[in-house]
Amino acid sequence: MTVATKINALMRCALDDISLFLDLDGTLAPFTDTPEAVGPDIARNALIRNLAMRLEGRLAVVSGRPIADIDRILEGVVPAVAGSHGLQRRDARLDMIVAPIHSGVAQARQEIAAFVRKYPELHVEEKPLSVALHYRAEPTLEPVVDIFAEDLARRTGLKLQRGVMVIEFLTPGMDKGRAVRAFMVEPPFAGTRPVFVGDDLTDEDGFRVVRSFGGIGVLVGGLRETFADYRLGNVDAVHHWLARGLQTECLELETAIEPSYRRI
Ligand SMILES: O=P(O)(O)OC[C@H]1O[C@H](O[C@H]2O[C@H](CO)[C@@H](O)[C@H](O)[C@H]2O)[C@H](O)[C@@H](O)[C@@H]1O
Repeated sequence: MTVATKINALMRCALDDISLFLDLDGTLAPFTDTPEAVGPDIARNALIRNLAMRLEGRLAVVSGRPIADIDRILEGVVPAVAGSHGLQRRDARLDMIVAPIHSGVAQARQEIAAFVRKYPELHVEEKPLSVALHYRAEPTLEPVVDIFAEDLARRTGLKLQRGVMVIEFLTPGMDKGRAVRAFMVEPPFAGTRPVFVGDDLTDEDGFRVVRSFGGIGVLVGGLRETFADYRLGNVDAVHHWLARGLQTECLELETAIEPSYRRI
């Protein structure tokens, strides 16, 4: 890369001008064998707390996990949180906005329980507004899970959300992009430039929406077709980048997504 290209690709965001939206699993926390194995981390949580304070509340965690679980892992250091892919949202004033549960979730819970009796390697994660079926312990089950999931989602009217070695049956109506949009029209986020950092397919909705507010998406992990503009290699790189940003008052990135991978 020539010096000129590098300068063109450089992103610099002064902390005074931005809002930060952070995904949790695969972005702030490395993957573990089961959802329950992810727990609090003193250094990470101190960093997030300090960043949220420096940004005067313009930091939100946007996750597929329920809010109670996000609070468990982050020890409640972030007031503004969207959980369950946006179906639950706690705004910066600590008001809760929760979608009504879809009637199909009860049926999905029952049928998934029966399915898992046939495939005990699968792990069920019960959430207030959805149910997730994890196949990390036996990835070869993906095609079987996929067929079961398509059929169950069609019959129940639930939204299917694919993630990293997981497939989730969700109350329809929300996604991470809509959650970001809801934050961005409220104080203290309104009028700022949003930066969304995430690794998963569900984070693409966030990347798209921050663009519509003049913001920037940062993909974590390997290169893929994406609505993000920049990339960080892994969770450690995210922590390092955020810590440096806090220290220097400026989030800076050089690794722009190659044009052929950028979705418009
Ligand atoms: O939106 P996120 O914060 O990225 O949450 C997405 C899902 O993350 C969790 O599952 C993933 O992480 C687990 C723990 O490392 C891992 O075992 C699993 O294979 C991953 O899919 C969480 O359990 C889900 O509820 C979230 O939707």
